[in-house]
Amino acid sequence: MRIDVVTLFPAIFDGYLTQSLLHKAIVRGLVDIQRHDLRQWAENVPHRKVDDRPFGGGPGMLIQVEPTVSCVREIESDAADGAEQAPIRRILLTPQGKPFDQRLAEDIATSERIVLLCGRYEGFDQRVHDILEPEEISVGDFVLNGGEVAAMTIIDAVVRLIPGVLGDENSHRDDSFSRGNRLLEFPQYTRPREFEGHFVPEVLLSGDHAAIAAWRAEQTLIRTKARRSDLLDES
Ligand SMILES: CC(C)N1CCN(Cc2ccc(Cn3ccc4ccc(-c5n[nH]c(N)c5C#N)cc43)cc2)CC1
Repeated sequence: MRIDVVTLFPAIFDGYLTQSLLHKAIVRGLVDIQRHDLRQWAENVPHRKVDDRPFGGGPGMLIQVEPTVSCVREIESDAADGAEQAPIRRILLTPQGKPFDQRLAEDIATSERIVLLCGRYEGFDQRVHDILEPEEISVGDFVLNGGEVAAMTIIDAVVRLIPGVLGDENSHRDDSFSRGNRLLEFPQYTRPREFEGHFVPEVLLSGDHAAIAAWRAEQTLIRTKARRSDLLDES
């Protein structure tokens, strides 16, 4: 999978792309993530200005259509060098987008190429939406300052679903929210067996796999009912 990220702040991704699971996936060639600084497509080089005030008045600034469309077209053309180009999934992060969830992550994970458009300020000129016709996604009903953290959220949720990225091929299948699994996970424990008077449930030390499975199923229902009873309505 190749992911191209269009952003005004590529450095925001520095730590994220060099750590842990994602870094290993990149090193192993399971995913290729390229960042593109939108300011490199600014017309006025010295100032590299890519934003301007909204026509009609109103607060804040908008990212201009010209550098954005030029940037995306250049990104997408570099794959067209004669080779059969996989369809490119353009995603624009916005508070107005459709809600991102595990089902959408699983769908996006089937894509060969993804372009993530990270806005800032008040967002993009409407013609970016009209011309590029990106899929508009929101990572939640709260307000961020830009699309970068949202993009990292999508990258994180999608890349872990790529075959080979997680150690155990099927480990994500038991995750909460994974396909078909609409319940929260049971409590988990590891060593030590006791800490500050808090003990590991005896059943987990029993070696009785049937009893352990029954306890975990019960705990899943208890936890889901307490925290996300809405998921039980869907199940
Ligand atoms: C009238 C006037 C006072 N209102 C002013 C606030 N406007 C809403 C507004 C608010 C903040 C931002 C900042 N921002 C810029 C690009 C960008 C991309 C994603 C997100 C984002 N936020 N929350 C999510 N789940 C997101 C996702 N995915 C936020 C972004 C952009 C836009 C609505 C208009």
